[in-house]
This record gives sequence, C-alpha cells and structure tokens, in this order.
Amino acid sequence: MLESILIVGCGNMAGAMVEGWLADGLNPSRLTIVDPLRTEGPGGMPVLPALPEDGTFDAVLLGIKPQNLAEAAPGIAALVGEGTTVLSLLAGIELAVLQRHFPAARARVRVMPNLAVALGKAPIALATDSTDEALAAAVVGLMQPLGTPEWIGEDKFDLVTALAGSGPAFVYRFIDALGAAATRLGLPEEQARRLALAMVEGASALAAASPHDPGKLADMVASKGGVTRAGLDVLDNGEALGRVVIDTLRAARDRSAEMAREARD
Ligand SMILES: NC(=O)C1=CN([C@@H]2O[C@H](COP(=O)(O)OP(=O)(O)OC[C@H]3O[C@@H](n4cnc5c(N)ncnc54)[C@H](O)[C@@H]3O)[C@@H](O)[C@H]2O)C=CC1
Ligand SMILES: O=C(O)[C@@H]1CCC=N1
Repeated sequence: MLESILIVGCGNMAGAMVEGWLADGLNPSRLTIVDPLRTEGPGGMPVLPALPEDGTFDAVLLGIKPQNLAEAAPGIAALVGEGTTVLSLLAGIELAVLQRHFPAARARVRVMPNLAVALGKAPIALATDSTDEALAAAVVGLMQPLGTPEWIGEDKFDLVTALAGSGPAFVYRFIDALGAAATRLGLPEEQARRLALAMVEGASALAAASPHDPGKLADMVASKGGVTRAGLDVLDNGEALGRVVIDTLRAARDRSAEMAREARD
C-alpha cells in the first residue's frame, strides 16, 4: 500500500529515516529522493535535483522546512493523486494546512520522529485525517523499523513535537553540561565528555530495560545520606530541574503552536 515513496527534502531528518529504512533492509528502489542541495543520499542513494515531471507514488514524504512548504507545495501537489498518502515531518504544519495544499491526496499524515530513527530508536508520533484502518496499519508498518510509532491526537502535536522531536537536543545539552561541569571541577575535558556520554548511554539503556520507573531507579542509586543524595538535593531543591524542564518544553511547544498559527493564516 505504501510501496513507492517520493521523498521531498532529504536533510537531517528525512536522511536519518532513509538510513533507518536501509539498515532494516528496505529495498532502495522503493525510494525516489529529491533535494536540490544534495547529490547523494544515505547509502549512496541517487538524489534528483528537482521533482520528476510525472510519476505515481503511494506516498510522498515531506522532509523540507515548514517555511518552504508554500513555495514547494504546488509542484509536489501535481504528483499527489488519489492513491497518494502525504506523510509530513514538518513541525507546526497542521493537517488542515496539508489538506489545503494537497486536497487530492488519499490521506494526510503528520509524522513526528527524531534523529534516532537512524538507529530504529525514535518515538514517532502520528496523526491523520483519514479513517482508513488499513492505511493506518500500513503507516505504522512503514514506521515500525524506525522506532515506536503511536497515534496521538493532533491537539497534542505541538507538545509531542517538543518532547519527541526536539527532545534529543535537550538531552544533548544535559550531556554537554555534565561534561563541562566535570571539566570545571577538575577532570581533563576529553575524559569528562567521554565519561558523561558513556554514563548517559548506560543509564538510558538501563531505564529502558528496567521494570522500575526512573524515579525508583534514582532512589536505587542514592544511598541514604550518601553521595548521590547530595547531588539530587541540588536538582530537587525548589524543583530546580523540574521547573527548567517545564519552561523548556513549554517554550518549544508554544513555538510549534505559533508556527502552526503562522502557516494557518
Ligand atoms: N531535525 C530534526 O531533528 C527534526 C526535524 N523535523 C522536521 O523535519 C523537516 C526537515 O528538517 P531537517 O531535516 O532538520 O532540515 P534540513 O535543512 O536538514 O533538510 C531540509 C532539506 O530540504 C531540502 N529542500 C529545501 N527546499 C526543497 C524543495 N523545494 N524540494 C526538495 N528539497 C528541498 C534542503 O536542501 C534540505 O536538504 C522540518 O520540517 C522539521 O520540522 C521533525 C522532527 C525532528
Ligand atoms: O526544531 C524544529 O523546528 C524541528 C522540530 C522538532 C525538531 N526539530
């Protein structure tokens, strides 16, 4: 049902999806990639500099920036027929706006992954204006090799964009901050960075594998009156970490909502 896929815009995000699909064994002949700024895609895939003149595709994956949509949409729409599902990665571009640009499509689906799709480890939020259950199952099947797809009401998409889409950047900042702090407190910089990254990798793998929630795991690390508790007391004091994280997600969510308003009007 989603055999042939035209990918329009193959930068960081769509490129990572292609990497994930190829790693999972997807037949590259299913993908046609268009990007004026790339000569080669992941795995040496060919990239067309412009949209093909004609062709029939089961899906069109939009991997361009939201601000490029209005200009690119008419050309893309010419390749979107009644059998084509539009899959959009674009932050803050609502289904209603996709409907306006691609009225002939079989369905429109918002997809919010993150760069961990390359490793098959991204949460992938999905929202659609279609009620076709077979199509919904096909979309989930297409996304499954890239991580953990799940349907989410579109009213939560701004928040999910902040958490699942932008989230890795927030975690990378925290890893950087751990390394920088350890450097400032006396470890050689390279060693501090290496230890911080290895620690986060192991801790998140354990959190994913453990039957315990992260709060319980934190308590399992912290001995009463010991070393970890002294550090946690700083993070917990006045909910210091909790407050900065709420402010972070709120700012990202609100920017997504603002982008949605701009694209709507
Ligand atoms: N980078 C990320 O982690 C995430 C990005 N997204 C969404 O993915 C989309 C792409 O973001 P990135 O990959 O980060 O941007 P990017 O700038 O790396 O990639 C965009 C690509 O689109 C190409 N492009 C521009 N106009 C085009 C056109 N008319 N036809 C074909 N290709 C065209 C550019 O040459 C570029 O390679 C955005 O809409 C963003 O909201 C969603 C989730 C996470
Ligand atoms: O920063 C952005 O706008 C996109 C959406 C989520 C991640 N990157």
